[in-house]
Amino acid sequence: MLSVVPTPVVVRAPSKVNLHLAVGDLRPDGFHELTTVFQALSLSDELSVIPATSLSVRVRGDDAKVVPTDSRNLVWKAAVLLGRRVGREPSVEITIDKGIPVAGGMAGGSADAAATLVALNAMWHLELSRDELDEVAAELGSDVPFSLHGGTAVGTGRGEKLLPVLSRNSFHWVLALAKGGLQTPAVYNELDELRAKGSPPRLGGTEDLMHALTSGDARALAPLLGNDLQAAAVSLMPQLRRTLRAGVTAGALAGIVSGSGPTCAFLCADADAAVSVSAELSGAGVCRTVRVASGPVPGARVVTSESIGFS
Ligand SMILES: C[C@@](CO)(OP(=O)(O)O)[C@H](O)COP(=O)(O)OP(=O)(O)OC[C@H]1O[C@@H](n2ccc(N)nc2=O)[C@H](O)[C@@H]1O
Ligand SMILES: Nc1ncnc2c1ncn2[C@@H]1O[C@H](COP(=O)(O)OP(=O)(O)O)[C@@H](O)[C@H]1O
Repeated sequence: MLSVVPTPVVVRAPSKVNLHLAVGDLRPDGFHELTTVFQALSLSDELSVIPATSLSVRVRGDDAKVVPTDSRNLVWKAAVLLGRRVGREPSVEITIDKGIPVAGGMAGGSADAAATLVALNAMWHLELSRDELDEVAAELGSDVPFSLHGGTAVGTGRGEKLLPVLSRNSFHWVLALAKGGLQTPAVYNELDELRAKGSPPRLGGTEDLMHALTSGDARALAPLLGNDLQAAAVSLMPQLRRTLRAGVTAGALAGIVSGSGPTCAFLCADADAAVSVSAELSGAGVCRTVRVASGPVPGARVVTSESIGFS
């Protein structure tokens, strides 16, 4: 007898770096008004989703131990929220293969949430529009809409309102992953405290950065990278100063804390330079491990989905 066993819907979702992260004041709703330029990077997570009798989450990879597998996981929240919206029980088994550092400022949880929306949209044949998926994504977290879209985009509001940016060529990055993570709310709080005590310089506009992206010239882009949260991340983890210096000494064009950190992202002149910077940085003893990545890459997307018949 032939029984059809559905194979998983597999979705890949990118990490991100904020090329520019200008943080405005704290809003009454507890979020900060942002102007940010996101770039999606090839360092990614992969999600496999199969139908099941109840909702469950498994996590694999180096950082798996520190990721919750219950209702605290963003993929759990995403499945429940989408299920509620379309009137379905989210009875699926979700396996996350973690390539993105956890609590690293690279939107790993957001990537997984976006991947869940894409996977369930496909598995349940929902055919939800971009706008509908965006609405659910924004409810899950400020970075989730960007994880859906990928590429290079300006984010405003709390980061969830996106406009695509024209970007030529691939940029080559080396990522220095830290020992331990930083919690995003703690880093925003630290910035508020630093600002209350003094006035750390605030980032300016993005006009020159947009020109550098259009030209596709890494050397033009390098001096324009900026992150208002960097001072706060360094204040909470002072050893990041050494990491940032070491990347530039190793030959990167510029280094920046990624989002709320503590991952440091180094822009390199080309792919060969990235390999050489990563080798030198690995030996410098200033981080847990090093990864090479490029961007921009697309947002969360299905990479395989098919059914196999077994007799
Ligand atoms: C800092 C950034 C930069 O892209 O990314 P990460 O470094 O965390 O990846 C984002 O703003 C993080 O976005 P995300 O991680 O989705 O945050 P959310 O779940 O929406 O919010 C978590 C908490 O972060 C703070 N938060 C977040 C966004 C924002 N515009 N202002 C804030 O103050 C709030 O304290 C909020 O309660
Ligand atoms: N799918 C997930 N992957 C990683 N972390 C998750 C996930 N779901 C929930 N979390 C929780 O969210 C926190 C922030 O994780 P992450 O999204 O990786 O970092 P960041 O906000 O710095 O980009 C983690 O400390 C973890 O407890």
